[in-house]
Amino acid sequence: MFITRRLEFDAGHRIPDHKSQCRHLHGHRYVIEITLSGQVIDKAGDAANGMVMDFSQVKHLAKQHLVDEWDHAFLAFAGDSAIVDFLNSLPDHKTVILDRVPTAENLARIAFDRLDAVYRDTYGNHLQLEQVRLYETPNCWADALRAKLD
Ligand SMILES: Nc1nc2c(c(=O)[nH]1)N=C([C@H](O)[C@H](O)COP(=O)(O)OP(=O)(O)OP(=O)(O)O)CN2
Ligand SMILES: [Zn+2]
Repeated sequence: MFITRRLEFDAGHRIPDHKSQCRHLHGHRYVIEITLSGQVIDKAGDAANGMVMDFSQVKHLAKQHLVDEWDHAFLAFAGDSAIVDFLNSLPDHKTVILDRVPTAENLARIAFDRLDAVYRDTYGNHLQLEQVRLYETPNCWADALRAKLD
C-alpha cells in the first residue's frame, strides 16, 4: 500500500546560471508530497490500526526534519557567493545554504535523502519512503524516487 501526505511552504531562491527569469531573486509556494509504502497495520485497539502511518505523524516528521527549516527561508546555493554574502549581511536572516543549485530536481533529491532516515518502520509493517514530489509551481515539479535515475 502507498500513502501520500502533502505539505506546503514558502521559500525564496534563484538559479544563478539560468539565462532567463529564474536567475532573479524570487519565491515560490512550494508543495512537497511524501509517498510512503508499507503494509497496513493490523493491531486492534492501536491508534494506527488500519493505517500505513498516521497522516498527522507523516506531517509532523516532515515539518520537524525539513519543512520548518525551509519555510520562509531563502534557499541559496553555497557557490552563489554574491547572494550568500548578501544574505549573511542581513541580521538574523533565515537562509538555508545548499550544496546544489535550488532547482526542483535538486530540492526533491535533498528532501528525499533527508527524509529517508526519518520514516522508519516501528510496527514491523515494512514502512519506507518511496518518493518525494516537489512542486515549484502548480505546473512544474520533480520526483525523487528510491530507485535513483541520477
Ligand atoms: N527543470 C527545471 N527547469 C526550471 C526550474 C527547475 O527547477 N527545474 N526552475 C525554473 C524557475 O525557478 C521558475 O521558477 C519556474 O519557471 P517557469 O517555467 O517560468 O514556471 P511558471 O510556473 O512561472 O510558468 P508558467 O508558464 O506561468 O506556468 C525554471 N526552469
Ligand atoms: Zn523559481
